[in-house]
Amino acid sequence: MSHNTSVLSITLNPALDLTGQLEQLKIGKVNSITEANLHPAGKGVNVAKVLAELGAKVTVSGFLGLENASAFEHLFESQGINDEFIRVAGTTRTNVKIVEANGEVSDLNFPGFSVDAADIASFEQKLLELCQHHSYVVFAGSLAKGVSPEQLADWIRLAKAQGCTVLVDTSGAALAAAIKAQPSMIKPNQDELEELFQQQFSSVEAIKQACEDLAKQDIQHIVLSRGEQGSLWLHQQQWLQAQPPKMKVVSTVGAGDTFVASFCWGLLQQFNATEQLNFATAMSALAVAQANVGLPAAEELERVLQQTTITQH
Ligand SMILES: Nc1ncnc2c1ncn2[C@@H]1O[C@H](COP(=O)(O)OP(=O)(O)O)[C@@H](O)[C@H]1O
Ligand SMILES: O=P(O)(O)OC[C@H]1O[C@](O)(COP(=O)(O)O)[C@@H](O)[C@@H]1O
Repeated sequence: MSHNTSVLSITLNPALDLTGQLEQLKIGKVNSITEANLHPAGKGVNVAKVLAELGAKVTVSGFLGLENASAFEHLFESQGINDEFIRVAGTTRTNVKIVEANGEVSDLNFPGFSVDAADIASFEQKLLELCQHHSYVVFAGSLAKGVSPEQLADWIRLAKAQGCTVLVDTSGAALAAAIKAQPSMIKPNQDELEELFQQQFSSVEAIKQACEDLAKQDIQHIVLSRGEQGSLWLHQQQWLQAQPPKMKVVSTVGAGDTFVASFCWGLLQQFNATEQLNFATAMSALAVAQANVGLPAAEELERVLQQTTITQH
């Protein structure tokens, strides 16, 4: 089969997100949750869901625990997502998200299952096959225990060697290794950038300088996401800045994933740079106004697209 514009979204360490809402979290006390929700997630799964709802042809892969795969399988079936996850022994982790009435989120992200050499070999074989049928590959989220950062870098190189455009959203040692493999796009937030450079950035100028240093390593798109302050995007030595409107925050979980999915959609649709950043910003801003990731109503999207400002920086 020849290359097409379908997307392969890889989650090496997916999660069920257990989201609980309460008025205010009291650390070290008994906290009563008023509303709870459990749903299949993890960065690449969220990216896949948003892309599928936008209308992209999406395949998911990575590792999935055999013992609790059904919620994921149900999601993929209902969204028309092609499920190519490698099943591994054990359960997929559950991550806990505590959302307070003011929109503040506390994330408890757990380590997840371990994968062995046979799981890794099966995934690598699968990746090689899938890259031959997909133009875009997204690697998103943390690594399962047993997968080294260098392994991730090798898989990025493998996907690139098959002619795929590779987008990466990860952090820590995995991000540092991924950069060496020169993906097309990375999307650190400020904390992740500071961890990468092992230094604090006290000004936007310092952040931009760090991103410009990264761009010299031949990474086409560097997006620095900044929560409610939007983002800065470095592409072809030009900086664009996005500022979303003020949103009523329900939960910020999944905003980054929605940004990555929408940015990828912009590449697929060959939007111009301003359109692309506007779209990714409006979609991710709307993601914070809802509990889960997913497509907003068309009129809401139109309104936020118009309220988002894109400027040269
Ligand atoms: N409070 C918010 N209001 C409006 N948009 C937001 C808000 N939080 C996040 N976003 C949007 O989502 C994008 C990703 O959010 P961010 O928090 O930077 O990502 P991550 O969760 O990966 O750290 C931002 O660049 C912005 O477009
Ligand atoms: O793989 P990691 O880095 O542990 O992150 C997993 C968590 O990230 C999420 O995908 C949310 O990510 P964002 O808020 O950055 O979009 C959750 O669904 C999941 O629990």
